Amino acid sequence: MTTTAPRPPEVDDHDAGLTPAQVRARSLGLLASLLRPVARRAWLTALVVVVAQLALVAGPALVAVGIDRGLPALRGGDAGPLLLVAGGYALTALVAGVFTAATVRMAATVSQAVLLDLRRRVFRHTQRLSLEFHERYTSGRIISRQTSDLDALRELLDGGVTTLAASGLAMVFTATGLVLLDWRSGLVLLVAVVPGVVLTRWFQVRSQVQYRRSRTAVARVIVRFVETMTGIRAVQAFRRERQVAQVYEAEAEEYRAANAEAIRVNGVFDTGLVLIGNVTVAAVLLVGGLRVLDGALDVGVLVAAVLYARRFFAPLAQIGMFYNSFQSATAALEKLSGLLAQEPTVPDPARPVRLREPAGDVRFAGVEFGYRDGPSVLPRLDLHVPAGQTVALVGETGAGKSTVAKLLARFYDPREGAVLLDGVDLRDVDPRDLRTAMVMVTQEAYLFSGSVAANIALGRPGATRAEIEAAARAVGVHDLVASLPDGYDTEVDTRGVRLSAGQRQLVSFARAFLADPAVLVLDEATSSLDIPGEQLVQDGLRTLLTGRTAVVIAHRLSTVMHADRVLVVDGGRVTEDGSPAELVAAGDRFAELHRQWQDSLRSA
Ligand SMILES: Nc1ncnc2c1ncn2[C@@H]1O[C@H](COP(=O)(O)OP(=O)(O)OP(=O)(O)O)[C@@H](O)[C@H]1O
Repeated sequence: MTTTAPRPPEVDDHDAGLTPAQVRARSLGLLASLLRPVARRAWLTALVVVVAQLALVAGPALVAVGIDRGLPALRGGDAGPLLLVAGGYALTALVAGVFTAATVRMAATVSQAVLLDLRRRVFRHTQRLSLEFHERYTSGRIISRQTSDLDALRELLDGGVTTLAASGLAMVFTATGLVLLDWRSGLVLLVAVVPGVVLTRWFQVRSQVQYRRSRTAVARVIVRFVETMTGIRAVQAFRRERQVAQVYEAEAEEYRAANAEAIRVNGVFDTGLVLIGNVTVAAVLLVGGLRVLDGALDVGVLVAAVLYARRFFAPLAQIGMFYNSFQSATAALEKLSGLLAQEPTVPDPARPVRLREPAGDVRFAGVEFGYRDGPSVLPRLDLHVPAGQTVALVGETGAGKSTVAKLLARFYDPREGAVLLDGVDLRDVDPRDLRTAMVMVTQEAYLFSGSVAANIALGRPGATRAEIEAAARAVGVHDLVASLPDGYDTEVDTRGVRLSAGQRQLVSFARAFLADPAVLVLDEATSSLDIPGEQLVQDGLRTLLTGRTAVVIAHRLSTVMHADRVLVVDGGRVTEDGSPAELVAAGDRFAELHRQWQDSLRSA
């Protein structure tokens, strides 16, 4: 649990070395690939937006015709033209209404399809990425990708894009309408555009600053929350609640302040726009009114000009409102495209070799390995484990035992040399065969929400209830499961039964037993006490290891003593290699460890 501030989330480390243009190109590429399947519907939506805006812009022009042509005709006793214009106005209003409603519906359909596609892609891709990525990318960041980033895109796609397009079109059409109707009034509008542009530019710059500040603040709040709650045991164990709460509150306060400032900037922008809009209306009215007096302008045209001028600035406020959505969606797209551009560091083989019936012969041939660009953790490892042998890895903390296990399970690939299964480089083994041939059981014995049976069946999807029970019996967990409220159907998530660490370990043994791999890699739980209550786990473990190649990171003396062979690892090298009895007799590091172990057991 750290209390230092996390890095600003704007810069994702996978963007390092890329120019902004490259990042943008990557985002646009993602957007294009998302829109491709819905391209027809998207174009249709665009067309509908254009028609709706054209219908809207026709209104004031029809008013002008009504006043200037319809009214005089009516005075002359002919109601026809006015009725025609009124009918036309009603029709355009109807078309505008129907098409605007259609826009909302169509945009929602397109955006939901795009989001579903993206959500799926992000999940599948993140899941496919190698362990190396997951050990580096914090859970808070992963959560942000699936929640706030997708939300930011949803907000924009669900209405923002069409509103932006509609607003832009409305301004262009309104200005065009005004110029066509009366270019002098158009000129007045053009003058008013200048302060409008200046104000909009000011708003863009200011709101961008505030927006970034607010995004950084909210990301900190989320990361802090996730980090604290993930590490809640440490927080409570060390009584850090008050301190962590203070840090959190300071970050939440910064988020509030950033939002308050953003709202203030928005307020200034909106007020400014209303002011400019009203002054423009007054100017158009004044200039036009004088010309009406001179007889140079028809009253109807003046009314239409005033209506156009009034309408012109309203869309700017909308654009301003969605500018932030647009920004956050752009940032979200950059981060999502960055995530999707990550390649698994453990790629699938180009020409996979099938290993349908693996024997379980394992070899490390001149393996050199370190994490990422870091120092060498395994300088050069040569090791042969014949099929069926149980090997216990022992050594001090940080010696490299887990690293050997992770290379064997192909969570990582060596920098040099190769790890071979039945003589085939793991990099070439068909992933389907590798996953059935090799199973890694980790210390944490993770159980997914669902029934006990489903958790065991993870080892072999499609296993029958009888097979699941047989596996549970084999590792000695059947009686325990049978005694649970709903037996094998007992839910093991937070709403259901909480299993103890040892019980979870047994369930994970049953899972591995059912999978029946040729090679088992096992990180034994760190408890080193061989107390009687652990006997069950010990027996289960022994059954699990029988009849297959097994590499165990051993923490219990009994496990080590039952192994066929013990490897003492020190600084990434194997310093002792032999049967437990041989190593005890040799009187080196293992013999020392063995003596300490026995002492601790005696005093326990
Ligand atoms: N994901 C990682 N990224 C970078 N370095 C790592 C990573 N995991 C382990 N290391 C480093 O590799 C070295 C060997 O670690 P490893 O986890 O293999 O040791 P170990 O023998 O299994 O220790 P323990 O018994 O404490 O689990 C250590 O120096 C550790 O700091």
